[in-house]
Amino acid sequence: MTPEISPHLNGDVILRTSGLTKYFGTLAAVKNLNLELRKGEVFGFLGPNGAGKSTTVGMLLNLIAPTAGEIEIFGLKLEEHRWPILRRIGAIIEEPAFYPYLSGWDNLEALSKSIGDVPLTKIKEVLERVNLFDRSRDRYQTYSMGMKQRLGIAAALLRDPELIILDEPTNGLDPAGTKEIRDLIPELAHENRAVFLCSHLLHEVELVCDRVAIIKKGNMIANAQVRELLTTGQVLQVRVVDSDITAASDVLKNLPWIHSVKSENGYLVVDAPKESGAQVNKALAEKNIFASEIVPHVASLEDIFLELTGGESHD
Ligand SMILES: Nc1ncnc2c1ncn2[C@@H]1O[C@H](COP(=O)(O)OP(=O)(O)OP(=O)(O)O)[C@@H](O)[C@H]1O
Repeated sequence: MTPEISPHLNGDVILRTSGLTKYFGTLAAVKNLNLELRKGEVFGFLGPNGAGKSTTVGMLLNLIAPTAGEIEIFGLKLEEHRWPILRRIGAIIEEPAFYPYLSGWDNLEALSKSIGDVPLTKIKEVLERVNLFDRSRDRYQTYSMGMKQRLGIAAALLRDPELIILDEPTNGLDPAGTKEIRDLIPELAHENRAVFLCSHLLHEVELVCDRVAIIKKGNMIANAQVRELLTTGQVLQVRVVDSDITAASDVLKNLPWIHSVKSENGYLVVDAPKESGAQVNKALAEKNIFASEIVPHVASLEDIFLELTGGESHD
């Protein structure tokens, strides 16, 4: 029997956690986590070592029992509808287990039989989807790390999941393999799914994700659109000709509403409200200094991450 969709399901929300908490003894691995993931979205989940990422994924997959809080997936409570929910999720949380002596195709066929109800046409479709069809008759043991990972994704796609959970999907891949997976992830999300991506690669999250949550010691310290996160803060970057840099810096430092000015890569990076570009321009022009560019400073996710986590390693 297909359980009814919860009346609380808000539009396209695929996954929601409320007050999700896990204690191991007295250690709070995850504290009061409120997440929301929508259809079509790639959601990045970032945090330094021991932040609570794996514990969270374990709870989402019903492998770890929460101490408190709730998980709702597809509008259903996980603790009440475990199997109907889990069969609609494709997860790769460790290296997938395949038979080394069987080909990629035969591995998927064996898996399809154990799932039941998967037509052979679906095997071809998912192998093509991950660009592995041409090598699908070769033995698994001859595959590169990237091909093994792609076969894992193909396996996860057999059931046509509406939510895909990937833990460090580009680990151990060469640059070409990494690029293939990175290109594939947003495509999977745009096919009416949501992707929950755990990664310690900030650049990867920046490239691939729409939204990101950052956790540290079990606490969520940021949860925002990647774009929004990268342009938060009150920083403008101002370009003037090299011979004017010192004079411009002096002018700006004397303005009471500017907190700091530093020179970086040929720009003056000015800690001032983003909307104050016109005033900055006017103050400089009054001293006969003409800026060729005044734009909001876009930080890298790495900068933001280090600022928020106090410089802790994210490996
Ligand atoms: N089964 C367990 N028993 C006791 N403590 C645990 C257990 N699993 C995890 N922890 C602790 O909970 C905290 C969160 O661990 P978790 O593995 O979720 O972090 P993580 O963000 O996935 O880290 P990493 O990036 O290193 O994998 C850590 O302090 C860890 O030591």
